[in-house]
Amino acid sequence: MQLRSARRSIDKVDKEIARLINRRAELALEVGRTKRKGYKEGEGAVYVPSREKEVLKNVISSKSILGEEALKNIYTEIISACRNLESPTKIAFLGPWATFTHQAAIKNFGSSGYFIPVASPREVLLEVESGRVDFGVVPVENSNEGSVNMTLDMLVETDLKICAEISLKIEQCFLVKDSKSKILRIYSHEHALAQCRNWRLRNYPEAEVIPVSSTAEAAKKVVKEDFAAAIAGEASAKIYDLYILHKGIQDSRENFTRFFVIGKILTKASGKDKTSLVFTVKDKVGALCNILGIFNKNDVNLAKIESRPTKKKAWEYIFFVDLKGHIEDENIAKTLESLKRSCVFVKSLGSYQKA
Ligand SMILES: C=C(O[C@@H]1C=C(C(=O)O)C=C[C@H]1O)C(=O)O
Repeated sequence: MQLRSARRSIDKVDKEIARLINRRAELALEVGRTKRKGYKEGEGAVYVPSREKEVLKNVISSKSILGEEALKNIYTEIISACRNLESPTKIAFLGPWATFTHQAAIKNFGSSGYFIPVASPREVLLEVESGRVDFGVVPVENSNEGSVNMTLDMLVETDLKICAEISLKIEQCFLVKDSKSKILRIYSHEHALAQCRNWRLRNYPEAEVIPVSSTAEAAKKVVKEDFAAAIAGEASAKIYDLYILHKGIQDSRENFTRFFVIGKILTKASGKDKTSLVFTVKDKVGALCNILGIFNKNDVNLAKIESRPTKKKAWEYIFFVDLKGHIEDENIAKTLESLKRSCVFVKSLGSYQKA
């Protein structure tokens, strides 16, 4: 095929795609109007994570030479624009711009909507609780460094629900203003500093290490200071116009962070769900063992268990568990009922489709 005629064919296909996207947007608007009529109890939310996952699955099932990832990216943006047409979604995230949480938020919601950077996971959840935003995105756990304690504590304190889980591969970079300058100080979030500890000790053993509230905040510091470097993502280099001196400096190749989308809606079962619960047990011999027996008896698969101090009484702990299944599944619902009888305190943090 000649170049000219191939390009003409592309022009024709593009017009057809734009026409179909417009048709899709009209249908989304119609869905939006139905939702506003309060279709059925609990079905009025604009953002429906389970439906969006279903749409993506449907699209990916049609084979494309572009590959799954590219198709997913394109479609995430189409869904994002359609959702925004129904009603613009307000999303708070651990900022500033270009944090890994910001990237996770875009991976989940696409780039349409209002993204509002705030200074801590605590503030993200408070924004959602107050209704100033519809959803919040917070980091919850890194595959090498473990949990983000402030997120876990806030999930216990508020009555908000986990609506979706996002997993992001984390690649840390060493960002500087001037590639020739010596480095006296290294800024980053404590998790990022820990992920690159060995690399830093090998390469900059003398530099002072300064923890700050996020990787992007570290990048902002470097813009203003001389002899400083930040450990942050590539996105921070782009936004704050810094030079990437080294890339992929995390000590472990396998470096993933899980994030939660937090809101006030309950997510429907998809068949591939997880449920997060918190509970405290009575202070007596075999109490935890008894609780674990409840999971076992109901055939519930425990994906994770972790404890945190209750902060109410010394040496008293609250347990966080992730279960495989949805709160509406019979065995999970039964488990929750039994836990209520045996625990001092128990609460569901939400069911969501596995990332
Ligand atoms: C159109 C809808 O609203 C939103 C947009 C969706 C889409 O564009 O496919 C899917 C789910 C919702 O988050 C819907 O609920 O079906």
